[in-house]
Amino acid sequence: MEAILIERLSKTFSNGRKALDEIGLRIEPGEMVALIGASGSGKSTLLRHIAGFAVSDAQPSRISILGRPIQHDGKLVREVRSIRRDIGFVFQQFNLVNRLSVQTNVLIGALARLPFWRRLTGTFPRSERALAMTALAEVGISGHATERAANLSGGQQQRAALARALVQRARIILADEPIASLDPESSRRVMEMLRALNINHQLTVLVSLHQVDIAMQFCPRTIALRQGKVVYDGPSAALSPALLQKLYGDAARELFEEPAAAATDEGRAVTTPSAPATASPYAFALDPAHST
Ligand SMILES: Nc1ncnc2c1ncn2[C@@H]1O[C@H](COP(=O)(O)OP(=O)(O)OP(=O)(O)O)[C@@H](O)[C@H]1O
Repeated sequence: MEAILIERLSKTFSNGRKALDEIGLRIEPGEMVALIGASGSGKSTLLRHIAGFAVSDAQPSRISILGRPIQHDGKLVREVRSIRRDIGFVFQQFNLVNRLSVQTNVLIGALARLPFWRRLTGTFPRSERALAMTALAEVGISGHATERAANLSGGQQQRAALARALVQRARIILADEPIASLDPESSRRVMEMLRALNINHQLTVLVSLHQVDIAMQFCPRTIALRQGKVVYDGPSAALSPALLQKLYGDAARELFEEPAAAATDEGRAVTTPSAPATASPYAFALDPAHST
C-alpha cells in the first residue's frame, strides 16, 4: 500500500489557470522525496491537494493516503479530518501560534486524540506533556519549551513544527518550502531533522524545495514539476545541470539560486539582499560522478 497515491489529478483555478495537469504519482511508505520546480510550477498546489486543503477538478481522479482515499473526482471524502491525522504539515512560515509556548504548540499535535473537555480547556495529560518534551529534545530545542513561540528563530520554529508532527503521530510529513526563509546553516539543520524523522521513525517525507543541491543531498528521489506536469521522477543523483537545462530551459537558473530572505537560528527573520548565484552557498554543485 502506497503512503501517497495520486491518479489523474488536475486543478484549474477559477481564473482559468491550470495549476496541475493530470498528475500521477506513487510514494511508498518510508520514502524521502523532494518536489522541485520553478516558482508557479504547482508545488504548493499539489501539497495542498494531498493534505485535502484543496479539491481537484471535477473529473475522474483520486488521492489516497495510506490506502484511504482523501479526495476523488473533485470531492473531499467525509473522513478527511481523520485521514489528515496521519499527515503533519510544515509550511514555509506561520507554523506556530505565536502567543503560546513552544511546548503548547507542540501539544496541539495531540489535540485530535484527546477528549472534548480537554480540547476545550487546553489541559493536557502528563503522558502527552512528556511526549512533547521527548519530541522537542529529539529536534534539539527542549531548552526553549516554555518560551513563547514568537521568540524562536525561523529554524527553531520549523523544528518545533516537526516536533508537533511527532506528537501528532503523523505517518507522513508534507513540508512546503520549509527552508525557503532560512539561512544555510538553519536550512541544513531542518533538513537533517527531516531526514532523522524519516530514518528513525520511518516517516514518509515529501518536501518541496527550490534548491536542487539540497534535494540531491537529502532526498534519494526527486519529482520535478513544470507548469503543473511531472517532468521528472527518479533518482535525485541523476539531476545533472544538462538534464535540468533540458527540463526547464532558462528557468533552470532559478533552481540554482539562493533565496532572498534569510533567518538565522540566533536571530529573528531578516531580509538580506540576494547574493550573486556564484557566491551562494546554495550554488548548484554537482559531484562529477553525477554529471552525464
Ligand atoms: N488561489 C489561486 N487562484 C488562482 N491561481 C492560483 C491560485 N493559487 C495558485 N495559483 C496559480 O497556480 C500556479 C501554481 O501555483 P503554486 O503556488 O502551486 O506554485 P509553486 O510551485 O508552489 O510556486 P512557488 O515556488 O512560487 O511557491 C501558479 O501559476 C499560481 O499563480
